Amino acid sequence: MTETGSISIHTENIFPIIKKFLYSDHEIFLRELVSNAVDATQKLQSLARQGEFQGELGELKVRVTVDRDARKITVSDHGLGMTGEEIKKYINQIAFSGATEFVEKYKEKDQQAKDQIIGQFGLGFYSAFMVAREVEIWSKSYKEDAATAHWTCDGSTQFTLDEYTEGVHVKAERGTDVVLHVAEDSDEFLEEARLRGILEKYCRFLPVPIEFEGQLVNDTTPIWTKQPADLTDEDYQKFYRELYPMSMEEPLFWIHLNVDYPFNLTGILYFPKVKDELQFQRNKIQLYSRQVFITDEVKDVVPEFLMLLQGVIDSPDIPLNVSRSFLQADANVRKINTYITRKVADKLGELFRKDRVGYEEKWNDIGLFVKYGMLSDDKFYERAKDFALLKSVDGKLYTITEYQEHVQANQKDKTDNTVLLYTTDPEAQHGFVAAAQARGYDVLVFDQVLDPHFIGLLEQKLEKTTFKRVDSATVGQLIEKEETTESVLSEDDQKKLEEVVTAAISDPAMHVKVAALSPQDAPVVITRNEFMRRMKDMQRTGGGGGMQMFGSLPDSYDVTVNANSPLASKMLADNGSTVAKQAFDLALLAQGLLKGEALTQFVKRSTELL
Ligand SMILES: Nc1ncnc2c1ncn2[C@@H]1O[C@H](COP(=O)(O)OP(=O)(O)OP(=O)(O)O)[C@@H](O)[C@H]1O
Repeated sequence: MTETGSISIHTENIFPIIKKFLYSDHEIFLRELVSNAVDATQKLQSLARQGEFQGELGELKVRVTVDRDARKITVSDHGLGMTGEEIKKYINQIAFSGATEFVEKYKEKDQQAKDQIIGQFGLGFYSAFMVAREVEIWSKSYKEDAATAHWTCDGSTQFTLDEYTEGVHVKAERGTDVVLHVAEDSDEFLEEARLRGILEKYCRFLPVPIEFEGQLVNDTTPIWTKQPADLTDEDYQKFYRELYPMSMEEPLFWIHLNVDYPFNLTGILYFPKVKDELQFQRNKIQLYSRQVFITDEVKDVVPEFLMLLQGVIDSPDIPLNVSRSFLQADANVRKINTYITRKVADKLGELFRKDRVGYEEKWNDIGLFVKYGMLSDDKFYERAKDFALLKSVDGKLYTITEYQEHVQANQKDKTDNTVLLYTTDPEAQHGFVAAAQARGYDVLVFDQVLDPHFIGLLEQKLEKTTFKRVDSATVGQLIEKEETTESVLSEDDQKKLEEVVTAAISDPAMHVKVAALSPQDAPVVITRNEFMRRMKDMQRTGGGGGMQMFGSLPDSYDVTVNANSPLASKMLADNGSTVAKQAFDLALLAQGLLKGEALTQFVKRSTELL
């Protein structure tokens, strides 16, 4: 006896709409069907645990097979099965009413609203129609004396349902076979390699064995589902290699996430060795929901600064059909985000406290995460400020507080501000670094892309503290003190000296002034004002629009002529050119600014002088 009927939905042609718009990725049909088969298997297992099912469980495998010639894909499980009544209820009503509701809502809305709607609907079973022209279900419930139910549908609103208690159509075993008759436009899904690829992507860690063409494709107990106490370092490293077989490096360390209240989340996050930005792009964090792979676009779930991490996150509280706008609005997702940030901070803090030496060795690789985190998340800043490290040119690492104490005695200016000196390039700025060190100052190295922003952040957060690049002023003026050095030159001579040097240089970008430095200091020093340099740098790297005015200014430099240098009187006596030019070129050389013809002239002049 065949029952035919109309699926109670009021929309014509939902099929084409869903096929076109629901998922841009048609391949997920297989994920949906295999997940349903896994669910059916697990439901039976729990019925057995509760004593409601007392029969033989048998081998609980999900089998996927493809028959290219017959254009069929079959997903079979040995789970709890469905009676005819249940098919009507769960497939006709639930699966299809979900689809109808989806289409109704979908029709009226603009694209943004559409994205949101897609996120809310798990159309599971219905997604089979994205690749099949017809779908059959053969099912036999675990319930005693259940008939074999056979349902067919071609994606229209018509279905047929038969039940067999005898004859060739009786299913030998409990469970469900879903048979897809693959549509003409979906030939790719008849390729064995294509299907295997899809299974490996989405089903690799499903909790029930999945067999494809006779071969097992999954690991049913990936390590994130286990207790950290039961795992060794080797287990974590092995899993890392399993996730990223192409990665050359071992991870630096990892965090095992495990929480069940107020949301459910497990996972393992690895801190990779930082090689280059491209590497991060490849080895992304993978998002799972009950061991089903969902996506590796984890934006919004993971704080942006932690996108550089690798590993897996598994949470049933993250909706399966991830859509961006939906994720952003989801309260669980926000909580997860906060939780991950906290766990990462805890882990770093623990590494720092328990093994300072090991932590310092890793700093080069983790510094980027930490600084990025401090910049982008205030709560993370509060936690990380105790284990963020500053590197001195001599290679020593200090926490912020340690460093402030370290330079306390020498580096306070006359207004009681602590001035922290830094170099962005210890090689190129060597002369300035050496001069600062000779004064008893310490110099930090800030040579990473993020560092200019990090400096800005620290200046905001730390009281009475400013940063100055070593070449932003002459060493005597880097940290302004009460004491002043007397000039040995008279005021008239100082004025004359300024004129002589200005004339010798004849470059409007160079602002010459005479100052009384120590006799041991260089005769001429070229510096770039800290504020102007920062503004121009920001403008160059595309910073705020307001910086435009600074960007359009020509580069300008301060040229300080040392009135107390023995060469000052020579410049005066010489009345100009040679000595002044030579001293100026030496200063340019120290700043790495002497190039081209000026350099040739300098070499020639130097040879003559010798
Ligand atoms: N292989 C199967 N064995 C037993 N029941 C099944 C099977 N496949 C589907 N079902 C039943 O049909 C229902 C509808 O399936 P569908 O995939 O559309 O939605 P869902 O699984 O409830 O939700 P999701 O959108 O998360 O997949 C299921 O809840 C389940 O009761």
